[in-house]
Amino acid sequence: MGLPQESGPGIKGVAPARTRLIAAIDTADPQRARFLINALEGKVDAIKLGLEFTYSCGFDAAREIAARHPVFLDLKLHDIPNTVAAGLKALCPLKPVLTTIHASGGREMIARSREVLQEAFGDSPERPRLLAVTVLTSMDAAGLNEIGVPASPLEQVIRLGKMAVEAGADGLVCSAHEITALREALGPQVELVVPGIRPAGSVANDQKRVMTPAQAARAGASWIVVGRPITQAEDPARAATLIQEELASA
Ligand SMILES: O=c1ccn([C@@H]2O[C@H](COP(=O)(O)O)[C@@H](O)[C@H]2O)c(=O)[nH]1
Repeated sequence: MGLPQESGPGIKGVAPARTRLIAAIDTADPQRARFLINALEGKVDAIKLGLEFTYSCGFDAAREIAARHPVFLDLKLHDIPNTVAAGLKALCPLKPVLTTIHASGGREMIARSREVLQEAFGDSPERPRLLAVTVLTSMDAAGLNEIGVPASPLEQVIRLGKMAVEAGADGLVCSAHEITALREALGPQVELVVPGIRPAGSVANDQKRVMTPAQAARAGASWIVVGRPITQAEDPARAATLIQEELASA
């Protein structure tokens, strides 16, 4: 599961040769995580570790995985700038390929986050790419309005995305529905990491803004993130292979 030669924009500054697949290993059981990671060896481009795995299994377990595989550490930090910057500093030894903060934490929080990563890694290609989460893919317009945001998901993603990239984010987490508009606004270099992916015929679960792997690839996703359609499949390796095939033929 090594990083592909032609990594995407923001990592080596070249246009993405293809959309890469991240498997979200959302489990509290370290043995299940180990089984899934072994099964997916060579089938996916990176492993996503999020709140469930990290809070349940601990940082040492995350560190062990990050030492052997490209890891997207998705802890979605959201606090005052000083606290988020200190939290990110503590994560640096794990050297994740990608890591997340919430764009809604604001410009200063994002800028301080980028500074911390820059101080720790300089211009090294090992510097974790800082992603700002725009609007969660589980939210729709009604959900946004309920929390006092009188905008469509697309409008809010573009607003937060522009601000986050100006402030120093390398990329954004968004749904596939916003990729085209984000590429128009921000160009080809920004990393667009896209969850809410469902192969045709699979259930959406709690995701609201979904698209298929092929649709996300055609729209210009740098990476797609797929959890349950892989981890809850009878044969996770086969599910991942089918998604890679769909990406390759998109
Ligand atoms: O807006 C967001 C941000 C992050 N996620 C994460 O992606 C995976 C998706 O899992 P599925 O099982 O494929 O729904 C999950 O780990 C989320 O934390 C997201 O879905 N949406």
